[in-house]
Amino acid sequence: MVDVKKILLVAACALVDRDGRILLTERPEGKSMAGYWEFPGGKVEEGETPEETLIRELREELDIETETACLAPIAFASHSYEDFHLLMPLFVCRKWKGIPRGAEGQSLSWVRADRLSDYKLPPADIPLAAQLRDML
Ligand SMILES: Nc1nc2c([nH]c(=O)n2[C@@H]2O[C@H](COP(=O)(O)OP(=O)(O)OP(=O)(O)O)[C@@H](O)[C@H]2O)c(=O)[nH]1
Repeated sequence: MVDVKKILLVAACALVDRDGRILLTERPEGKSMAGYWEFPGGKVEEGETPEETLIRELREELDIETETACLAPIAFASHSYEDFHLLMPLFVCRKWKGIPRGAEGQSLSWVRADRLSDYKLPPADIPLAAQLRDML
C-alpha cells in the first residue's frame, strides 16, 4: 500500500529586532521535539489564514501584538517527518507591540542569523536558517 502522509500546515514567524537578531523559542519538556529551538508559530486551524494563525500564536506564546501588514512571507519548509509532512510558510515580522516573553514558560533567545546553526533546530528549519542568513 502507498504510504500517504497527512500534510500539516504550520505558520512560523522570524521576529527580527532592531539589531537584526531573530527570536528562537525552545520547545518545552513534554512536547514532541522537546529541547529543539524553533520559530514561534503553530498549526493553522480551520478557517484561519496563516497570518491569522501567527497573530494568535504570537499573542498566546509571546504576549505581543502584531498585524497582517507587518507579516511578510519569505520562505517555506516542506519536510517529511515520520508521522506527517510539514508544510510551513515562514514570515518575517519587524514590527510588533509589547516585549516578547515566554508566556507558556518557554525559553527565548535572540540570535544573529549567522549563529542560527549553533542551535538545535528541527530538521525542517535547517534550510530556513540558511535562507535567513542569506536574506537578512
Ligand atoms: N512552531 C513551529 N513548529 C515547527 C517548527 N519547525 C517544525 O518542524 N515545527 C513542527 O511543526 C509542528 C506543529 O507545531 P505546533 O507548535 O503547533 O505543535 P505542538 O507539537 O505544539 O502541538 P500541540 O499544540 O498540539 O501540542 C510540530 O511538530 C513542530 O515540531 C518551527 O520552526 N516552528
